[in-house]
Amino acid sequence: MKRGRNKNIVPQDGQQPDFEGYQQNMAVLPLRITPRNNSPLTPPSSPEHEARPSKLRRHGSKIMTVLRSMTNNSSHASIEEEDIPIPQPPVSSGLGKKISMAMLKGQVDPTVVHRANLKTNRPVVISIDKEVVDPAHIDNVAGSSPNSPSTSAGDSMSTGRKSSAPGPSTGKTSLDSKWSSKHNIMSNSAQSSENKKSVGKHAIGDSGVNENILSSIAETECYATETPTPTIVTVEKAAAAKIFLECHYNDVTCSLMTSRSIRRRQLECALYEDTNSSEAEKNHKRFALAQMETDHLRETRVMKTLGMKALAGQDVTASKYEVVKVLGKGSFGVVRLVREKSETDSQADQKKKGAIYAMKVIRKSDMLRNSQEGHLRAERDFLVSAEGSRWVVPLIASFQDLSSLYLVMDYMPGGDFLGLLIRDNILSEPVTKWYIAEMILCIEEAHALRWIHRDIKPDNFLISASGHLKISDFGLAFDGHWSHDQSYFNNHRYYLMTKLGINVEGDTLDRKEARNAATAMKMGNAVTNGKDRHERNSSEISESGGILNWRNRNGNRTFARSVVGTSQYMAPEVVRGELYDARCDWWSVAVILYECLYGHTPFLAEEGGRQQTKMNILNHKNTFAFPSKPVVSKRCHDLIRSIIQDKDTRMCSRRYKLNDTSPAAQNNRDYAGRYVYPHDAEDIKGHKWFRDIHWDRIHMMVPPFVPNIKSMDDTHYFDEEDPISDFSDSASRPQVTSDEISEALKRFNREIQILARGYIERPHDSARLKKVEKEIDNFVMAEEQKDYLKAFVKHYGRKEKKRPRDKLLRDRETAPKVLELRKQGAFLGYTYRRFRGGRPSVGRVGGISAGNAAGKKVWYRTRLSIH
Ligand SMILES: Nc1ncnc2c1ncn2[C@@H]1O[C@H](COP(=O)(O)OP(=O)(O)OP(=O)(O)O)[C@@H](O)[C@H]1O
Repeated sequence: MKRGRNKNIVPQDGQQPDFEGYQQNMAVLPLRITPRNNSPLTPPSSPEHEARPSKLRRHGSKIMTVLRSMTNNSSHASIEEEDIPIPQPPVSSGLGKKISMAMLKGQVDPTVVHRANLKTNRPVVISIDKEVVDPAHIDNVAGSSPNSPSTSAGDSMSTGRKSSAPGPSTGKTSLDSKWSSKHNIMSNSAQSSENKKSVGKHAIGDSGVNENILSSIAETECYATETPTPTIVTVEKAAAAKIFLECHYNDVTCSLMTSRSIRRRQLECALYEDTNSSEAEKNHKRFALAQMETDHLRETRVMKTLGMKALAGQDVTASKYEVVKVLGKGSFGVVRLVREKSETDSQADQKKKGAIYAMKVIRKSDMLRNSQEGHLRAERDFLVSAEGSRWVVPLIASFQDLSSLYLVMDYMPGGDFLGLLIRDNILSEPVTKWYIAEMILCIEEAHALRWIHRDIKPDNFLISASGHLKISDFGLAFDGHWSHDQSYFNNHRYYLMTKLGINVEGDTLDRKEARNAATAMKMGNAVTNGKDRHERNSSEISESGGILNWRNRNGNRTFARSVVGTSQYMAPEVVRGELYDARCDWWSVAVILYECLYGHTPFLAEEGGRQQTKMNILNHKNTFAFPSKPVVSKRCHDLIRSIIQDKDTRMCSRRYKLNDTSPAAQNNRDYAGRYVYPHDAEDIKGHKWFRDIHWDRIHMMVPPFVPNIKSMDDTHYFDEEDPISDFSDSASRPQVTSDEISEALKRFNREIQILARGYIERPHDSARLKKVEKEIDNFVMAEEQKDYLKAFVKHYGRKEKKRPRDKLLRDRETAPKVLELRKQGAFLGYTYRRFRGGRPSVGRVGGISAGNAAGKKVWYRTRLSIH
């Protein structure tokens, strides 16, 4: 069978509960978005928090600004309309002040935010009048990261002043300690109104003088007097705010180290072992890293600010990239080759000018209709957490505008591995071994980060300029975290709807089904599945010590069960829809290994389509066989056979088997170890077939195929027979005229012309298209004419839009507004910028040699989810 690009990804099920009938099933729990005391916004009282009071307080005030930005923009009912009291910033015991003072003494030029006299009454964020809320601050807040700009009191990395970062910048978000002299404070007070506005956020100095600058405004001015009726707008905005806050706080309180801390620690390790440099040189290196960190924070802050502008409809960040070519297309949108445009004429930027990247553009509307928020967040989060990895396609930046999400990645000019297979048809055993070894390292890397890829296939391994493989496309990747589970997002919305008594009927089919008691019950159960994991249970929450602790315990008990992936490469347990784990990725590797050697996959059905392929997989004990040609070594056969097994007997980590049988493991509440183990390829890597593979050096060796690249933007490995159209082209494609259609059909007789026009009149889905193609096959005409007619239907016909998975997006009245609001609010915190300083693990920190010890540490073992 001819090998081709297979796009038959089975849509996710199982994890996409529909929410019909939800209202009837939900328990009515009190809505308290921002209670004054004991608020979810108040930092949880874990010991970790107590140790970092000033940082958490800062987040608290930022979050209030986000909430205000969401409510102030609304022309409808909103969070404020709920008459929800806005919390005071948490009162500190004074520990924050002590820490700040200690930091001040120990450092030359720290960035420390002081709170004077914390126990006394002082102006709070809520006393700032609406007018003075600066959009720039809102942006900074909305996109604020745990590594937030130099306001990190405990981090001396932020002491690098006088940033050399070129390009646009937001206003200073921190005030130098040297400004805290009386003189400066006085002159400060006379500065621009923008600075005055930020004073509410940054009470500086330890004398309390600055607080006098703030005149309190009575709280009553902030509240509406009437109680407006809550609408779906209220629900959407409040849910977006809650989701943002929970994800943000989860990152803030996440015990894993931030990548910034890891970079610093790594430098310190390198410097410790560096016996050649003097103390002054070492300090210089420290200072240089601090400087780069400052630049990085500034750059990130600018991106976040622009991101908020983009959500307001301005095409800001995406327009900085010039499209060179469309590289690939998927169900999500397109991948484009782009060139970064120069922003300024400064020398530093001139150097960067023309950098080439691959930009994945994901259309929000399609993804939202298809309830893919969880997957999209997961993909971005995985790429962020894999920062610094050798085997994962590096993410440069992620951002969004109103219509799309963007992932800017390093360009892999060698194309994808499928392209190589199409060109060569079959590979020799040694060449196959090389690539399979690299694939194993790629997957091992993902598993080490506790993710299952779930869509391992040749298309998802890209070939870098040096010829090494990197794994890509984490659109279906799974880590079981609650923030990547679609039912988490839906639960927030439907919970609020129930609370507010808002009922949405959906489309005609929904209304019909609602009259059918059995269906309503079924849908109710589907909702309960997600509800169990995500709905707040007040008593359990208080026992767990806060919503995030509770979510991390309760919500993480999500298992991989969805039937996702590309059918030919799916493991039997995935096809069956059973609970599965990371062993499914190893099955797919064995399928690719077979495919490289024999030129086709082992279970692909010539007839019967995807269903038959799946049947062959389920029945693999009878259907699996090796062709007699080409001749392949016994060792290789043995390896493939050892992996093409049911998961219990599959060759991979023994630890999974232990997990399946051990009662202790069954009751294990730590989700992370249950479905993916790091280093789970140890058995496979140890197989005799791989005995001549140097696993720890393979990345330094020359691969069998090194792409022949003539320039940075050489795309000849992506050349397709038919140029791939950019989806934005088709979106803006003008209506086809009747004359054009007549011209296209003029070679046929009148009867066929009428039939062909009929075929393109109604939008088609894949089933209808197949039916039409069958009809055409029965026409009495030359094969070539039949092919032409089929191509005509595909080209001029319209694709039918899928029925949205969420009832709110099916209901004619709510759908437009809900879609608009989700485009604005569903992906808050998507922005990310990779640290430009380079990769410390290769012994250099931003161009500064960090000694020879740096390579020893793995510095990307951190989980940074959307923030
Ligand atoms: N960083 C990159 N460099 C070069 N090409 C890329 C890069 N990322 C993606 N591509 C190209 O774009 C194609 C589609 O990208 P991607 O795999 O991310 O989409 P997809 O989600 O797999 O689509 P689908 O799942 O529907 O196949 C890839 O097969 C590859 O050819």
